[in-house]
Amino acid sequence: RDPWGYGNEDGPDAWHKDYPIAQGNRQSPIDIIPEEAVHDASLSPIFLSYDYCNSINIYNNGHSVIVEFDDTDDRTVIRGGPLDNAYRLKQFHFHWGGKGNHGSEHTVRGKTYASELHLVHWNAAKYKTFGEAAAGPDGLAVIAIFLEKGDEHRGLHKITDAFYMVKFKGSVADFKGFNPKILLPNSLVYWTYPGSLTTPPLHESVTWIVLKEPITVSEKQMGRFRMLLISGEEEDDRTRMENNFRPPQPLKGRKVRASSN
Ligand SMILES: NS(=O)(=O)c1ccc(C(=O)NCC(F)(F)F)cc1
Ligand SMILES: [Zn+2]
Repeated sequence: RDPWGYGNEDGPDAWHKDYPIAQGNRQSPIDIIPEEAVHDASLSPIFLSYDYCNSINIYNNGHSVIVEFDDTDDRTVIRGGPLDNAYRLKQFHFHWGGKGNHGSEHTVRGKTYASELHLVHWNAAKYKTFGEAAAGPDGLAVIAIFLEKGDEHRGLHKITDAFYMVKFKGSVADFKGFNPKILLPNSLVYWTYPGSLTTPPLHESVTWIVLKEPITVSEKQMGRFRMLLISGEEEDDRTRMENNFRPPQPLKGRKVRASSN
């Protein structure tokens, strides 16, 4: 398959050529319009059991920077909300812009944020492997958290301080003992809707849980994201990793539900 990216030739508008599902009926991200979200009192709160969470490594795959977790048991799971069972944390990663306040994937009444954090979980109760879950209609649950430009976020320092180790595409480094609980905002009030991976292969396998309350990140911290490269160490070009976000996709009749607490 042709390599995909976020440039003019290989960007989101071209993905449908290799991944026709890009024009499917439950694609992500979307623009969330709070007034049109259905308030669903039956939506229970989201429970994150992240206490025994342990990260393994941090790596640069040329599209984003990813922190991976040990998902060999149910030590780090989310449950409740729109989910029928526990989903295991596999990895988290970010999407971000260049300078300014664009860079998020989901938008709220057209408002964009500087970045968006995705905590990716998979339905290990129903699927044997992450790869299988990623292709199943109820295989993944991703918690999206907006990063708004403002004061620095003390919990992000450990991550941005590790970026020098994974500057180049394909680089990986040990990154143990990081618990993403510290990246959560105060409130777990959320919107939820059925969607897809926001990067190829764009599988329509994601139950999205988008938290309403953003966390803040400083311009200095965002600058650290933009020192990451999409180029490999052996390549001549040094292309910065930035604007690695897909724009909002058509809702196609889907309902966005809002939690009450
Ligand atoms: N940006 S996102 O929607 O959270 C997102 C989350 C996970 C993946 C992913 O694991 N792709 C590899 C796979 F599963 F084999 F397809 C891609 C995108
Ligand atoms: Zn993502």
